Amino acid sequence: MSISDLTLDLATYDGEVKVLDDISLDVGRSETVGIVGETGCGKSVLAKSILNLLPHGIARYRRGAIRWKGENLLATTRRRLRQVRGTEIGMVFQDPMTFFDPLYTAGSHMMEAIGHREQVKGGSMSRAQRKAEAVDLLSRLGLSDPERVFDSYPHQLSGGMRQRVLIGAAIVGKPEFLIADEPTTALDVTVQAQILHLLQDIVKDRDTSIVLISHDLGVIASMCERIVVMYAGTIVETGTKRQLLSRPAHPYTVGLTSAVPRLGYPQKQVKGIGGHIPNLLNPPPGCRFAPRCPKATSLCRSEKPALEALSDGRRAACHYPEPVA
Ligand SMILES: Nc1ncnc2c1ncn2[C@@H]1O[C@H](COP(=O)(O)OP(=O)(O)OP(=O)(O)O)[C@@H](O)[C@H]1O
Repeated sequence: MSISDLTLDLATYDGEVKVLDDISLDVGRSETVGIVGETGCGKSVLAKSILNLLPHGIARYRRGAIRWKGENLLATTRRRLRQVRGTEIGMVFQDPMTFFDPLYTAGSHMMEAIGHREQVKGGSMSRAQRKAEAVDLLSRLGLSDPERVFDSYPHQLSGGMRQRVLIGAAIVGKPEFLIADEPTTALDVTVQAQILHLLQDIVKDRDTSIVLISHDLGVIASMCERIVVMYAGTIVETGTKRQLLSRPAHPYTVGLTSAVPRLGYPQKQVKGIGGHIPNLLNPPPGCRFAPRCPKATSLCRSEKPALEALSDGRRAACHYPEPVA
């Protein structure tokens, strides 16, 4: 998957929100890439834009391409997109309750996903075979009574169970690429760890590529070798986990890493980042982080920094990056 120069606005009553600005990102086969950034920075919009899931009336793609198997998903037909969704690229959403239809059982959702796969890939399983596959997958996802879960309505399941079913519905089509948007945000930490292990197993077993999206740097660091840091609709830094966590170059990444509490360190050493994300109706003309940046100069306020390679190979969009060598 290769995203290049993706620039996207969303039309609102107040005007056009400039949500994504020049996003470029490559994800290799079997790679797990993490996207991190504080709330409102455009992570979910980016995830939805890949499968063209943003409301049609409001999404304005200004520039860029999303290349998948040599094809630009932004320029392809609706029919092809329907084929791709679920069977080539799957998506695990942030909140299972918005994905599930409360009138249908967990099993119906799984059966529908299998039916879609069979339709696209030309299979012909009987209902009994589909059910057996769904129940087997629920069991492999760690659900101890898969038959009962299969027959349960979403409200009859716990948050962790719903999230497992959601992952099941996303992978039953055997996608080669999975987008997981905050898959563990609503869960307590023990269930969170189980779900993350589950995702790790899927990558190992099936050679799946994953884009994992989270505002939680800890979650991203535990799962991903390569990290992309987003701020206000732009990529501000990207590199390996080691590079970004041990020596962040962009002042925003510096703030983000020092905002994570660590065991054994006094609470007062945890620093936040002052201020908040700018209003994307009228983003700052230069660097979007400049209004909050301790190092900002007039250059930063007037000229947008390009995402450029630093001496160790990582890339940062900053006129004054921290030394990394
Ligand atoms: N349907 C919509 N209409 C108008 N603006 C929207 C819409 N969806 C998102 N936005 C705006 O786009 C920006 C990015 O939102 P997005 O949901 O992608 O952020 P996020 O980084 O995923 O945040 P979170 O971690 O809270 O999910 C925000 O300013 C948000 O208000």
